[in-house]
Amino acid sequence: MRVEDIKTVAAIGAGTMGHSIAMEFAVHGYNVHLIDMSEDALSHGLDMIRHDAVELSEHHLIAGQNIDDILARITTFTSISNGVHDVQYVTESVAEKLEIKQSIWKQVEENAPQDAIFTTNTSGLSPSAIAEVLKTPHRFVVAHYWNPAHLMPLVEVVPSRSTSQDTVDTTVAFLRTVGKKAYPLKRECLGFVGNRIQMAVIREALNIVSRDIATAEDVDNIIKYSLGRRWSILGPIISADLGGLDIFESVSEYLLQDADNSTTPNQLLAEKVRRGELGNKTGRGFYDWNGDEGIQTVAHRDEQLMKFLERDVTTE
Ligand SMILES: NC(=O)C1=CN([C@@H]2O[C@H](COP(=O)(O)OP(=O)(O)OC[C@H]3O[C@@H](n4cnc5c(N)ncnc54)[C@H](O)[C@@H]3O)[C@@H](O)[C@H]2O)C=CC1
Ligand SMILES: O=C(O)[C@@H](O)C(=O)[C@H](O)[C@@H](O)CO
Repeated sequence: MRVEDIKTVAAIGAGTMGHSIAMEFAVHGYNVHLIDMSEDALSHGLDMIRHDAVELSEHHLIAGQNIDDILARITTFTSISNGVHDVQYVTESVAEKLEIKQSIWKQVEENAPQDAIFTTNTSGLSPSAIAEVLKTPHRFVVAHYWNPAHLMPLVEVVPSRSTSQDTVDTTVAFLRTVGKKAYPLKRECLGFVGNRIQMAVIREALNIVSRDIATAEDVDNIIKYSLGRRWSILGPIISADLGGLDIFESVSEYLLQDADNSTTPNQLLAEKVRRGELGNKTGRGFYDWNGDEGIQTVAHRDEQLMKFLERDVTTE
């Protein structure tokens, strides 16, 4: 499949990630088949797409585009077979469960064109494990976005043991045509790059809170005004080069012995999940999300992320 031959994209899953990914392709002029299990889920997905498209338009990030024209490029389906039969590229964002993804990809392969590219937005499952059910695994690859997908530029493209180089190259090139910062990994690993690092950071952050060294809010603000600020400009390894590798080695020699090296979820996290305190979506996690605090926090985050996108456009 060549990038120039891609005209219609299927987006399976119209939820948090899927609606956002579908919108991006529609904003860039592609026909999109949005697929989910029910009309209610699709209707909710379209509502989120319209909300996000208006937000992008108000920030001049989709200059000159009519919102209704964007929505008109999206056709909804509750049937995978109908939704994928005439597309050239499939993106999947359903539950992070191996068996569910395998079941869906079997249906996709039975109904999609022989040369369509298959991509999953899994957060960290093995693409080889998902593709075990496929007869044509050479065309299956991870394209892992970051939440919110339409405001976070990065997509990790991760091959399985069977993915062809042509599939990787076309996927990276295609994603870059719609403005994503798409980077291929050399080979698969659980969690890819971003989530391996994110989970290591979360493990240590919760270790610090568990040991009553600092509160969750102070940990968040300390990172926000230090590593978070610097890493939005230069990544961790280049920052080590600038800080001096001798210093990083000296600190590693004593600190790694004290850092958290647990291989199971932090107990604070596990206890909260057990109590149903899942964060903003249940009103309580490490923070209390009363009233419209969650909406205000997400709106502030998205406002700042759009400012980054505006800057990306002007500085590239
Ligand atoms: N939420 C996040 O921050 C991120 C999630 N991801 C990954 O993206 C995937 C989706 O995550 P979310 O969008 O957060 O989940 P979600 O729960 O918001 O959306 C999942 C959607 O898939 C639909 N779905 C489930 N089974 C289906 C089926 N058989 N056919 C059609 N539609 C089906 C559901 O109805 C729902 O609308 C997961 O693999 C997740 O790990 C990746 C990056 C970030
Ligand atoms: O954090 C993100 O945006 C993504 O990279 C994800 O895959 C999921 O949120 C994951 O980190 C949740 O564990």
